[in-house]
Amino acid sequence: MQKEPETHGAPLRRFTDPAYVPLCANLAEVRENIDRLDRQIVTLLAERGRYVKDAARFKRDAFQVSAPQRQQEVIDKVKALAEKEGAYPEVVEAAYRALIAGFIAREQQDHLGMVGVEVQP
Ligand SMILES: O=C(O)C(=O)C[C@]1(C(=O)O)C=C[C@@H](O)C=C1
Repeated sequence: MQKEPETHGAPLRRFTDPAYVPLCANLAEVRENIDRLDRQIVTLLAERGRYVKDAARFKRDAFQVSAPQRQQEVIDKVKALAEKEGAYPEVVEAAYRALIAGFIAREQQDHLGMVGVEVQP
């Protein structure tokens, strides 16, 4: 029968790279750190979402909400950051493609519910 891993047991495998420095004594400690980071990530995503919402005020139509050139700039920027920070670039790229798709869908909804501002003569 398949079983979820023990959370408080000793390691069952080791990396062959002699330079690898372990971070945690057990899986529970690993998960506490992942949970701590997830709380920070979701807080930051909430803040990011508030700025994306504000962006809708400056856009004329659905194409401008989508802003494909800016999307590409964001992807290129986070891939470069991932390399610099030692993150997995393919994970960061996939995460951002999913995030931006979700943010655009929300921004399109917000944009539909807005009214145009009178332009001063
Ligand atoms: O920069 C913008 O214009 C935004 O609305 C933000 C954002 C993003 O999530 O980064 C969202 C939608 C656009 O496709 C481009 C970028």
